[in-house]
Amino acid sequence: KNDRNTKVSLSLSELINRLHDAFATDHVNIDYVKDLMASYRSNPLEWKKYAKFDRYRYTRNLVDEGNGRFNLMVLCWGEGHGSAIHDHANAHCVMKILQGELCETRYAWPTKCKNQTEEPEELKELERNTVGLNEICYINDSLGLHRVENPSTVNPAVSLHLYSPPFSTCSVFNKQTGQKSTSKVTFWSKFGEKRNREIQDSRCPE
Ligand SMILES: O=C(O)CCSS
Ligand SMILES: [Fe+2]
Repeated sequence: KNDRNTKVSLSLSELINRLHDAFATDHVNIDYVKDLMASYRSNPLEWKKYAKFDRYRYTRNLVDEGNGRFNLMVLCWGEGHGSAIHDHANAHCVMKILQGELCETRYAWPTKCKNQTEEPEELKELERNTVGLNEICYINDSLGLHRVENPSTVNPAVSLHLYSPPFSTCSVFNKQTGQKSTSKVTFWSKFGEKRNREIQDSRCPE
């Protein structure tokens, strides 16, 4: 009998299976999804095939399309890389740290939806927190906007993001003026595929 109260640690594929089950019906229990994401213990051997870095900006690497009900992706943040201030397109967002740490700064929505004519108004910073290894952060539009950054100048960071419902565009905001613009979100890679550049690199002699 194993009397230690050891929490079963899920493999990445088991996590994905349980996420599919959690989204099998129209009503999702987001607290349960957050618990699932929190319970996965990061194992680089399981996710390194998705972890592709770009020198200049963070990458988004699709892992699973969740039967169309969620997108699961691995984001790779080089030293000092950060996102724009953005919303989450009326979706749930659960972010989990797989390696390193990320700093999240939350902002209030602009009071009025800014367009060219109205006077600029700086976004109000609400809070800032650091999310560490295996920790999760949850946001949706009712909680505000945020920017996520890798604060380290020497260590990369990797995070696992679940968005539901999936979205292909979101809004990005100018911090000083509150001006909103639409941003298409793209994937650096899908399902761990190698991009032809990588294949060339792997072919070229050391
Ligand atoms: O999906 C993105 O590009 C935003 C990462 S912070 S939730
Ligand atoms: Fe975000």
